[in-house]
Amino acid sequence: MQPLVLRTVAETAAWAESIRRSGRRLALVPTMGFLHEGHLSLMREGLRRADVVASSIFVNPTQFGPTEDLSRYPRDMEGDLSKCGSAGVEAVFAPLPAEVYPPGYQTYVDVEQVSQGLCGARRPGHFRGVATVVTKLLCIFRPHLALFGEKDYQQLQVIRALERDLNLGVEIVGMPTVREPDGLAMSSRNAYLSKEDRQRALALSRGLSAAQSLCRNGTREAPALVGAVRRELEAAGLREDYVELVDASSLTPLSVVTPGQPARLLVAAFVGTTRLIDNQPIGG
Ligand SMILES: Nc1ncnc2c1ncn2[C@@H]1O[C@H](COP(=O)(O)OP(=O)(O)OP(=O)(O)O)[C@@H](O)[C@H]1O
Ligand SMILES: CC(C)(CO)[C@@H](O)C(=O)[O-]
Ligand code: BAL
Repeated sequence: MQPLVLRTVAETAAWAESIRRSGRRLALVPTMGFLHEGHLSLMREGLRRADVVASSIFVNPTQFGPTEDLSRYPRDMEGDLSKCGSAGVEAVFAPLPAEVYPPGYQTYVDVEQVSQGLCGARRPGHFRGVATVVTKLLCIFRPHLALFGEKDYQQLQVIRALERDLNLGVEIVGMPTVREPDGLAMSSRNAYLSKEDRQRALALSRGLSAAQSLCRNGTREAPALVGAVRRELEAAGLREDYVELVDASSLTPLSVVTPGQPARLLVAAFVGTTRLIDNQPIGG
């Protein structure tokens, strides 16, 4: 069944309120649309954990830098609505930017430490935009839980921090990265890739797997693990944005993987002009 399409904040808040008042648990899956199996896995898990799942489809302008791909971000509202329907999503909030940021809008959410490195350092203002829109979505829907993918690992930590710091009372659920059969992390931006670049993009997941194997065989120092990822990027001719070994929750850099301290290896790289990210837990 096609989901109910909500265009305004007022009707969305009223719809969500009616779900909560009926005693049903509400799950929210925020997205920017052009949906793939990664998004659908969040929706299906939402339905396992709650009675009703809602989603949002909104290409949020405040999280894009001035030279980034806001205007050409892939869109397919028709296709997305039918995928949402098949995944059991009951309602989709699909507002225009002016509904979310009306004239006079002036309030932003800045999550400090965990936004600083990695994508936060390479995309100034990005996490301020993400934190702001996610806070707004959580305030509009007031869901019992909200689901996000580990593919955007730093984003997930930013959202966990804002939920905790602002006492929003929403359970934040992180879900594993869904991959193509050859290992490429699913991402709406994969649609930008030519056939050759699609092959070259495999260097990200291949590099992370190489580092994981090294770690399993006893190599625990950051330079060696990071180096394993870099070698794959270089061999495929990709331009590194960053490769870093970090503590899995604070995201502070680590020089070594230590048993008992969960660590994560994160990579961002340009495949031609397309910037892709990926990450994996390491050691532990
Ligand atoms: N491969 C994936 N597996 C699991 N979750 C995912 C995956 N890709 C995206 N998500 C999650 O879906 C939610 C919406 O993400 P978004 O709409 O930005 O999709 P995306 O594919 O990450 O897009 P982009 O290519 O712009 O990064 C986020 O919580 C994101 O982490
Ligand atoms: C969480 C999010 C929907 C906020 O715009 C976006 O950053 C995304 O799709 O990952
Ligand atoms: N999935 C993260 C959204 C972004 O790159 O803007």
